[in-house]
This record gives sequence, structure tokens and C-alpha cells, in this order.
Amino acid sequence: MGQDKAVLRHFVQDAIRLLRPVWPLVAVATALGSVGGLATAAALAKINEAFYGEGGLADGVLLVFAGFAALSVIGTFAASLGNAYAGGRIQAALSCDLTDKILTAPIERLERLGKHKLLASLQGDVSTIFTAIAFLSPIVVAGGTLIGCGTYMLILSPALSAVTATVLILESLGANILRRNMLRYFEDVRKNREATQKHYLTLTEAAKELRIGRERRLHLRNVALRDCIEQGRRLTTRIAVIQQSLSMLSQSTNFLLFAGLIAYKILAGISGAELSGFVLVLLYIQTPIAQLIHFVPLIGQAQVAYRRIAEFAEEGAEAEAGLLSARPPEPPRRIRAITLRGVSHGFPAADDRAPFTLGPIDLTIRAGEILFIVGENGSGKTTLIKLLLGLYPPQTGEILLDGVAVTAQTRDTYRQHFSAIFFDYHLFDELIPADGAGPESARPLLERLDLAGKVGIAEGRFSTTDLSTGQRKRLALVQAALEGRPVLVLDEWAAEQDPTFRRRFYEELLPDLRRSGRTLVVISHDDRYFDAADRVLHLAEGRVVRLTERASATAEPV
Ligand SMILES: Nc1ncnc2c1ncn2[C@@H]1O[C@H](COP(=O)(O)OP(=O)(O)OP(=O)(O)O)[C@@H](O)[C@H]1O
Repeated sequence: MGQDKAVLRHFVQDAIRLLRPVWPLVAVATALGSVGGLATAAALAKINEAFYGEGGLADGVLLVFAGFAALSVIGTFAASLGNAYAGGRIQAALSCDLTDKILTAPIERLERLGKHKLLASLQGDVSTIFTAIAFLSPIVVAGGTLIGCGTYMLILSPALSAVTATVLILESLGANILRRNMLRYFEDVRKNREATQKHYLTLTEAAKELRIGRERRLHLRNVALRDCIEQGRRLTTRIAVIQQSLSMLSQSTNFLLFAGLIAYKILAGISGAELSGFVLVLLYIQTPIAQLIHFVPLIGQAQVAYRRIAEFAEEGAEAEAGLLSARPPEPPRRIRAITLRGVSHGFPAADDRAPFTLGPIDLTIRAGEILFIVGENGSGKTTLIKLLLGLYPPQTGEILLDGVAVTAQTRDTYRQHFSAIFFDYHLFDELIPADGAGPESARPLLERLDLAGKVGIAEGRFSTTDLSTGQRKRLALVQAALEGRPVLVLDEWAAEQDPTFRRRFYEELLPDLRRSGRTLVVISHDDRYFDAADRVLHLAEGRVVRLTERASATAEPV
């Protein structure tokens, strides 16, 4: 409940923020739409007056009718145009907003949400919200029409209007029960979309494995995906049934009202003008009521979509401030030392997964050294480098750069001292060398890494990234080295290299990078090359168990 209130608060705040740049347009469009709706009611009144008015037609009734009709058409058209334009602006703002949310959300939160959820939001939620916003214009017109028609009915007969209003209120109460059910189904539809997205990712990313493994292929097709598709079909049908029930309720209500009119005429008597006016209005308001009924699921879907987008900022996972403000690139600064003082990070237990805590860790990385981080699978090496890189803020302790503590405000500047190649790295093809050097500065490195015959440079990009696994990793190293940052962090970089290149990496490339002023932090399982490091940090179950130093071959107490 509290969470729902928080989501609603975020939604209102976001809606106000998104509407702020276009509010004059939205206000004008809404006003025109309302005027159009009211003019429609007035035109109806004129029709009724022309047909049933007592004492013949007033002068110029046709002209007045034409005026109202024109106002109705123009008002509706202008409202649609205005809202379409404003809707487009809001959709663009929403897309940028979601991108910003992902760019600034805590990394751990993104890891927990998973790729499929992020894609489902990026691809589906924004357009769902936009569709609902785009439908606001007809709703404004429909609202104006209903208010105008209601006023006209009130003028015609207050007693009959009271009966009509009571019946319509009862109908909307019934409709609300259906609407609540529909909202529940929309939640399920959205969950189902995420599950389907996950299977689609498997479908595309595991094409090779699926071709080789018949069981997996058939399981994905006949069980996993089919379940999702079948569930989607069931939900769509249920939603359609509710939607049709809403239409049926509205239609029945209308017939009930007509029956009421007949009964009223028999019991209390009613003039021809009153009767025809009511009939005309009740028939006319069918369209705006149908639009409102159509709008109900759109609002429901938008609500669910918004809740999903709001999840990025959930659970106190505050967005990181200042990440999106452009700053002039700073020349890479030499560093003296990075100190981790009592730093720890824990992953809570979830489902069947046991909790894991890394640290507390005390470690000083000296400028210009080659530090290896080693340990068994799951000992916490990657978590340690994520802490070192400022991707996870320490849950306890602090990190100091040259003796100055890194804070939330300085964390992004701190990160700019690093280049990293993660185990699951992303290879960018654009070249952004440091110090304003041109893309051509990559050539010597391409030669050094035996890539010059495969990869060229054109228009500031590598000509291709379609390479073997080991070659792609070498290209990532070219990128990282070109960035010119003082610290280079490599997570099992050599894992995919052939024995010759692996030896060159440990015995030539690392010392060369160090000579060029780099500090190197390297995760490695290659124990035969551990002596390439100045120091080796051994991790086990999230704790530092040993720190060995090559020169003296002694182990520092930890
Ligand atoms: N995003 C995460 N959410 C929850 N638990 C995690 C997450 N990342 C890692 N862990 C857990 O933390 C522990 C350490 O993981 P980490 O990736 O740091 O190990 P590692 O030493 O790098 O292992 P490997 O040699 O296999 O790469 C593991 O038990 C893992 O299950």
C-alpha cells in the first residue's frame, strides 16, 4: 500500500515535470476540446429545438446550429492536433527519461533486474504510457460532451436527469469492479511480457546452443515459450471479455434508461421536446461513453507500465546524482595510491542463493604496480574490482584516492581514473582516444596486438568487430589502452588467448603498460604467470587470505 502511494507520488511528480514544457499547449488543447464537447451538446439542443420547439423556428436557428457544429468540429480537431503534438513531446521525454534512469540507476539494481526486464521497459512501457497520453484528447472532448449533454438534460428535466445520473453512477460502480479485475490481468500481462522477453533473449543469444541441443531447443519451443504464449492468449481473452462486459453494461444501461423514459412518460407524462431531447442526448453520448470505456484499459496498462519504470528507483536505490551533466574531459591525472579501508559489500540471500559478503578488506594499491587478484571461483574477485572501480559503493569502510576519501559526490570523477575490461565486457567500435589524439593513434597498438591485418580504422571507428573471441578481447585492450587512464583493470583478460599470446600478455604487454605509467589490477587464474605480478592478493570466501610480494617473496600479514 505504502509502495503504491510512493509510485503514485512519483507518477504525479513525473507527470507534472513532463507536462511543464508543453502545459500551455495542453491547456489550450484541453480548453478547445471542452469547448468542442460543449458545442456538440449545444448543437444537439438546437436540433431538438428545431424539431420539437414550440411556436415555430426562431430566426437564424440554422445559422446558430451551423456555428455550434463548426465549433464542435474545429474544437475537436484542434484538441486532437494539440494533444498529438504534446503527446509526441511527452513520449520523447519519457524515452529520454527511461534512458537516464538506466544510466544513473545503481549497477547492483540493474544486475538484479536483469536484461529482459530492462528491455521490456525500454521497448514496451514507454509506448504503453504514450498511447494512454495520446488518448487524452478524445477523452477531454468526450468529457466536454458529457458535461454539456448533462447540463442540457438538467435544463430539460431535473427529475429525469436525477434518475439518469443515479443509473449512470450505479453503472460506473459496476464498471469499477470490472476495471479492478482488468488491472490485475494487466499486471499479469506485464509479468508475462518479461518472461517472454527472457525466452526471446535465449532464442537470439543461444542460437548455436539451441541448434546443437535438441532437448533444449524443444523445451524452449514446446514448454517455456509455449507456456508464455498460452498464458498471454488466456490473459488477452480475459481482458477482451471484461472489455466487452463493460460495453455490454453500458449498452444495457442505455436500454434501461430508455425503458425508464417510457415508464416516466406513462406514469408522470412528458412533453415531446423533453422526450426527444433525452432520446437524442442518450443516443449521442454512446460514442463518448464508448471512448471512456476504451480509455479504461489504456489507463490500467499505463499504470502498470509506470509502476515498472518506477521500479528503477525503488527500495531506496537512489539514482546517482551528477552522472549526466556534461563536463569538459579532464586530462588523466597521475595517482599515487588507492586505499581500501575496511571496505565490504554483501549480497543478501535470495531464493535458493546463500548470502555472500566480501570483506572487510584493507588494501593499498600503489601507483605503477602490477597487482594480481587470484582465488577460486566465487571467492569475490569480480566483486572486489567492482568495489575498486566505484561501481558498488562500499557498504562499510571507505576508499581513498591519494589519501582523500571518495564520496558519493566524487565517485564518478574517481571512476574516470580507470579503464576496465570485464569478463563480460562490451566492445565499443567508436574510438575515443585520450588527450585529443586522433583515431589513427590506435594503429601502433593494433600492430602490437597482431590485429593490423584484420582491423582498420575508418571514420573514427574500427572497421570491424567481427573477429575471433581472443581477437575481440585484444581489440578491447586497444580501446582501454587508448583511453589513457592511469589504472587498468583486467578481469581474466588472458582466458581466451592462445598460449603464445598469453605469454606475451604476461611477460611483455603488462610490463610495457606499466612502463607507460599504468597501474595494473589483473584478475587471473594463470598460476604459472603469477610471478609477472609485483604483488598477488589471494581471496577465499570473500576474505583476503594472503598478499604475496614478488621482490621479497614474503607474505604480508593481512
Ligand atoms: N549481482 C550479484 N547478486 C548476487 N550475488 C552475487 C552477484 N554477483 C556475485 N554474487 C555472488 O558473490 C560471490 C562472488 O562472486 P564474484 O563474481 O565476485 O566471484 P569471482 O571470484 O569473480 O568468481 P569467478 O572466478 O567465477 O569469476 C558468488 O558467490 C556470487 O554468487
